[in-house]
Amino acid sequence: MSNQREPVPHRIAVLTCGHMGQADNWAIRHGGQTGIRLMENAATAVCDVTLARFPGVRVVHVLCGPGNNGGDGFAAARLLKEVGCDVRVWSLGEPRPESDAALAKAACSARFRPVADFTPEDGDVVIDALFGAGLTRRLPDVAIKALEKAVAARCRIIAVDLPSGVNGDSGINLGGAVGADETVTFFRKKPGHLLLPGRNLCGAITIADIGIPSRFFDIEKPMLFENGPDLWQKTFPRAKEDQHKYSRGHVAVFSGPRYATGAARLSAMAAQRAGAGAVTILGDAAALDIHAAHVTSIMLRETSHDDGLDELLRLKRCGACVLGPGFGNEGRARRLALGVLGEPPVLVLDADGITAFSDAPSELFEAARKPGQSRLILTPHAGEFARLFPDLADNGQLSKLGKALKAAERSSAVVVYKGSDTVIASPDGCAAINVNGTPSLATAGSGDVLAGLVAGFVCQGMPLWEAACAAVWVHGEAGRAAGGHAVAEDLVDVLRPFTRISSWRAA
Ligand SMILES: NC(=O)C1=CN([C@@H]2O[C@H](COP(=O)(O)OP(=O)(O)OC[C@H]3O[C@@H](n4cnc5c(N)ncnc54)[C@H](O)[C@@H]3O)[C@@H](O)[C@H]2O)[C@@H](O)CC1
Ligand SMILES: [K+]
Repeated sequence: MSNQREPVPHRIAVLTCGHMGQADNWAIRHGGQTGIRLMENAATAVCDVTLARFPGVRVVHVLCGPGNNGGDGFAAARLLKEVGCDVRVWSLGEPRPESDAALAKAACSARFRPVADFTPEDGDVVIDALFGAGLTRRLPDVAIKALEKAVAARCRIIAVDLPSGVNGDSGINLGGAVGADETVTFFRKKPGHLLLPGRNLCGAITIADIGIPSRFFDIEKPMLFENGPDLWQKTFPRAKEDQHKYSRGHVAVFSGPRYATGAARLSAMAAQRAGAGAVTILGDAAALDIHAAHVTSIMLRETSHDDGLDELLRLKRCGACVLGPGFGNEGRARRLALGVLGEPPVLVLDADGITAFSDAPSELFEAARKPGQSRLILTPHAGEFARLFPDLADNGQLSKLGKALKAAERSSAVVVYKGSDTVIASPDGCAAINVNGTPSLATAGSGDVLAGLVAGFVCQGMPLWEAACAAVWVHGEAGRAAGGHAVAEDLVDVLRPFTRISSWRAA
């Protein structure tokens, strides 16, 4: 995490598999741990979850791979045997001699049978300890067949660290992963627990303390987080006694033309609900006539004589503006965006505003590249992301997280890479993965609401990345509250409780 940021509780940190390896090594070198002790602790957690989830379980199958994930499995098998379970261990390959996994295997008195012979019975409990953080390619066929047998027999599956086959850094199914009922992971979540499809394959996730001291984070500052109020509540806007409407913050939204005004209105209403004290829609006379028939407390300002930059700059204390929802005219969007980036208001560029730079994204990135804090927030969905960052979108080696981080670095913008697993990345290398999104957010106008929320939080003084993270989370909560078949107007209607700290603390 960068030094300028408010400290974040490290319990919501997410570790890449590489960082997790560093944490293991650090705990062994400096934290008074041994590898085998960490493994025993991991196995104890797996055993505890198994017994808690399936009290009275008799037959437990443990599928053990050749690495340390398998080592956790051997150690868990021993512990489950000690408490009287009928444990059947099916192994794939031999652990490296003298490794922790080899020690764990040696200490386990169960009979080891080849995983190819695995024969579960209906409803048995299976511990999947085939592969964890070390998997980088498709599962071996024999492992895939074993997991398929477990599914066919309707076994209850507990995955150790990750469902085997899921890449811990990207959440991608490398081939052969099946859904677990429970996943027990260690120390902190990995990106693969949060990114799709990994998240959906994990089932319920338990994070077990395996004895890695949390002072590890004094040395390795966390840069990656699961999104939620803990990440940004210190900078979340709070009502103050002496506020007036402009000191609370003023948002401007650029309107589309006469027959495309709704998107700007959704953004404007969301900015109000985020707590902006004043919101102005800027548009031509024909568009404003339509807005005037719909809005009451939102102000309207005509932009007849130029692109609208002059009118924007004349607005009192405008801290953020939204450009793109329903906007249309690409040439004007480009001119306006480049103009705004030379001025104080933060620019939230969405939808048509992003598409306007498809042919020359570097023009936008150059304009955004300034010393100090970023002044640009981009909110692309996958299609728009591919228009601005085609090479990143096509790069099969990069996870969604990796793509968002590289995009943020390149564009000097906070990038909100939307989807069911929205990633919010900052140019300084911090990123958050959001998990409270729901299918009900996949509706026309939902993105306009999100852009308005982002601007609404920014105009009240939240730092840009934190504002974007807060907006994505609030948007997700609203989606849940609005329920199935919600339309974007419903999202605006249910926003209010989630934009006040007192309400979401109680929730
Ligand atoms: N001291 C530690 O490092 C700890 C590790 N832990 C466990 O260790 C796991 C990571 O262990 P490893 O790094 O050994 O990784 P894995 O156990 O996931 O597997 C890696 C092994 O499998 C091989 N392999 C990878 N992909 C393969 C494929 N497709 N086909 C055949 N072989 C393949 C690798 O060459 C390596 O030998 C974690 O997921 C966690 O379960 C825990 O015990 C906590 C402590
Ligand atoms: K596993």
